[in-house]
Amino acid sequence: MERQIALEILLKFKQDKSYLNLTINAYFNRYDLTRQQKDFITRVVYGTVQNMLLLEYILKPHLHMRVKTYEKMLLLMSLYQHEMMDSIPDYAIINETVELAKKKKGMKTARFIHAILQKTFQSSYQLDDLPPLERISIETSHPLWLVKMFDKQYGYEETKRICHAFLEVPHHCARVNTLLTSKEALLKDSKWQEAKLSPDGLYYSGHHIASNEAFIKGYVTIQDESSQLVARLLNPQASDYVLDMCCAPGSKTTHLAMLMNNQGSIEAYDLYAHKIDLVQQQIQRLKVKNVHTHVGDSTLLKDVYPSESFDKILCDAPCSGLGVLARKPEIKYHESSAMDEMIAIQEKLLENAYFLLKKGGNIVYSTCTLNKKENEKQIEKFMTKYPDMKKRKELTILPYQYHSDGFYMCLLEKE
Ligand SMILES: C[S@@+](CC[C@H](N)C(=O)[O-])C[C@H]1O[C@@H](n2cnc3c(N)ncnc32)[C@H](O)[C@@H]1O
Repeated sequence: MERQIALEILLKFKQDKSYLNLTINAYFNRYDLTRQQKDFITRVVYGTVQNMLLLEYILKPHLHMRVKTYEKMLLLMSLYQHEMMDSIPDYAIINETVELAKKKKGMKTARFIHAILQKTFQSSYQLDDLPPLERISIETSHPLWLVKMFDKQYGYEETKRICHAFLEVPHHCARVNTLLTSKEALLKDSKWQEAKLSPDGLYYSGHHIASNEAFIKGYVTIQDESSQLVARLLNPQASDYVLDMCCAPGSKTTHLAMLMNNQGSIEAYDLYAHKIDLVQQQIQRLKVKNVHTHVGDSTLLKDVYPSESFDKILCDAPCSGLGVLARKPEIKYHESSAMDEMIAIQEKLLENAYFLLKKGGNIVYSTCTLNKKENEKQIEKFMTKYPDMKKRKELTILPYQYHSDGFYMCLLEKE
């Protein structure tokens, strides 16, 4: 049952380029599964996607013909279990996989799958002869264009560290909601430990933060540590009028509200109504009271508010997401061409932010990507266009530094 579901999710990922967490949740809601089955499915799906290029590389010498997506994904998924899940004996992987193939595709396919798996499991592979960047690409399963881009922007050693870090499991991290409790109170439960990077962060050593009582009561919210630095960088005050241009699902909006102690006022925008619903859910759970949410396009806000309306503006822009590949490995297989579209949107958002910011006010521009064209270069362009915008602080967090998401953030001030 669990292998069948894992395979269906992988096929959906391959066909629709869908987000893994959404597809997994949809399947978990549809079937009555035990915790153990859910964990197995999650591990196999994420592991297979995370390591897909390496698995394809291992499989390639044993596949002498083109195979359909069904067979390919079934082979890759089984190979993942063989390579990276020591607790499952090979005979169990082969038996279960062959049964699955027999049920769905018949004896011929089952025999084919059996033969390929046996050959592959018995042979070894090596990466030593690959040129350096290709080696990183295969070893860490990042497309070569991406490895080349990181190499150009960060250099070889840093690229190696970044790509390897994306294979590791990041901290389960939450942010305390000081509107309802304190970090000290939460730390009395040994499942919570103080985070290293964010002053509001807590690591969780239990299984699922969302099923912990502290989450249900609104005492914490799930938020990566790097992302928790963004609202603090903007440093909103209780008397401020704040604009949050891209707010869903609301992690930073609710953090801003918390830092303002539910005072002042925040106008929070997102392009999509269904995403604003998520922000509303967070607002209610965390008992936030100073946020007005709006469905709207923040590249057009110049026409909504008079110039110089806001004291502080957060522009947590849509981006290529190339800092969060440990949590969302599917992103690394997206087309690189989508990045250019993002860059144009980011530019428009910043222009609107400039227009709406009071003199002496601050903008924080942030992204969860490590692509410098969306980060440092974007800000350089912005400052060239608007020379009264001064950079006060700029920070890039790389994923290997704190086992957190890769993030960029920049604090700017209008003179
Ligand atoms: C990086 S996410 C924001 C994350 C959010 N700040 C948080 O901390 O939870 C970027 C968001 O921008 C939204 N977005 C994209 N284009 C937009 C636009 N033109 N105007 C407003 N929101 C937009 C997306 O729907 C997405 O929810």
